[in-house]
Amino acid sequence: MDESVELSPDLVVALCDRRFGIGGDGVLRVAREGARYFMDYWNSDGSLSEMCGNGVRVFARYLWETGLASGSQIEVATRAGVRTAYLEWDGIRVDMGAPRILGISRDGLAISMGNPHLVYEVDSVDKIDLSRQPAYDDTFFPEGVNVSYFERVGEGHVRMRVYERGSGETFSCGTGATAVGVAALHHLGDATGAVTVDVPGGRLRVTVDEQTSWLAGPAVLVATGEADPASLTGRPVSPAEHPWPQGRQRAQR
Ligand SMILES: N[C@@H](CCC[C@H](N)C(=O)O)C(=O)O
Repeated sequence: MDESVELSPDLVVALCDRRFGIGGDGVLRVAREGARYFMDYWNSDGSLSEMCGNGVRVFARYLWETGLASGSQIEVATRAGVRTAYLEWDGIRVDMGAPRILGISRDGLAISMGNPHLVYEVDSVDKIDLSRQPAYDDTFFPEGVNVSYFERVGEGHVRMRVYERGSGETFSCGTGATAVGVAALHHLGDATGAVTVDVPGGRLRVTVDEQTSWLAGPAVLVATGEADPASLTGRPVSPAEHPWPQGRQRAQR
């Protein structure tokens, strides 16, 4: 918060590296914006995003658990505007703002949750190859897009997988889950309603009403610690470019 560490794309990539860094789908820096806290969100490839739905919830959890905030609701500033998070007995719920349905692009439903999403309904999400960025129309999405696939598993209940812009396939995307909830309702001709969204990492609850959309689910801090930016960014880029020094071998069992 005192800006003593400047985040850069390289530092974000290094922090998110699952082998040489801490590992993560993104980095959230706590900054100030007037009387509010600002969520400075970076994807794991070092790009910025306007919004992160799970990010806002875990950001709020962090502020509450570290004593930076108190009470049962908190306003978080993001690049997409202010989002309010509510502390509930079973997790954290956030007012995600009104979704904007942008139209159809390449047979998918394009939705803005502050950040761009493209949503497809499919028979089985297990059959989708998410090892690389799914094709999209870059004139429709000049800033890139998060692409989600969902299948219906019951009334008001879907399963989804997502390929996130700047991170690849992740186990959960809160803005993606909200976009999926909106699309699942929209395809049935409904503008409002509630949808349980199962992601590979767990379960989220999406509600859409006349004014806004809501995302609820668990948000858990799993570790605290310190990282050294200099050693992180000084790491070898790849073993091919930086072979083990002469005489230093991997330990043999
Ligand atoms: N990859 C997204 C930003 C992160 C979204 C996030 N995982 C979420 O929970 O919403 C983007 O570039 O828009």
